[in-house]
Amino acid sequence: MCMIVKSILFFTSCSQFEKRFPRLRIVLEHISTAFGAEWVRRNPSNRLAATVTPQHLLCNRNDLLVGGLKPHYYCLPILKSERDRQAIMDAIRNDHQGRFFLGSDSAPHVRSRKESACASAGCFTALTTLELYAEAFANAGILDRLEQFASINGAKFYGLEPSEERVELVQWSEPIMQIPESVLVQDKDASETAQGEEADAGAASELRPFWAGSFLTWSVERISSSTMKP
Ligand SMILES: O=C1C[C@@H](C(=O)O)NC(=O)N1
Repeated sequence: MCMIVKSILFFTSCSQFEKRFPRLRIVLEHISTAFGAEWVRRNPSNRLAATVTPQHLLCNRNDLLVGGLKPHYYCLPILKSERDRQAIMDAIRNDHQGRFFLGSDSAPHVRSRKESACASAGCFTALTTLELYAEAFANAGILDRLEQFASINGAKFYGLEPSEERVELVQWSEPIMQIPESVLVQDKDASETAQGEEADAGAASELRPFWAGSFLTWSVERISSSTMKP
């Protein structure tokens, strides 16, 4: 079945689950469509929520497809139209019930598996997750929504207290950081197949971060516990 049709039909199953398990909390991980955003927004129950990744807030399918196929923009659910991206942004803008929250889905597939005849799905966003969300929220003029989205809504939905830790995000007038073209990591699979010296040292593989080469105007400046004196 076509994967796009399948992702729409999924909502029928979701309805059935909701009816069958009336106390079950359901999170739609990484929504990518206007339909998904609307589904969550209009749901009469407060047991349904959704997470959104930075790539689905920053990009649309043109980033993946125009001018050549770019495997580092390939993730699942696949990036959708600009209309979908904007509808998700609007849902977050108007989210007064705390139904949308952060879910980065950072997927550290090594470069050789991304730049391949059968590329692995996923974007490696973990190096700059908060900065990416800050760029997306600032571009959309909804920075006032970022704290709820990143730190409050998810905890509340799961019946937890928000974290005691604080992060301070700073916006600079000039770009403050360029996302590196690649980083080296220990690759367990490569280590297992490597021989001799390379195996002893643990084989290193390259990861290409999402948005590599782009400049960020946001930085995480401080991480502290609220009980610590500034
Ligand atoms: O849901 C997922 C899983 C992830 C991964 O590879 O870990 N990659 C994706 O693109 N989506």
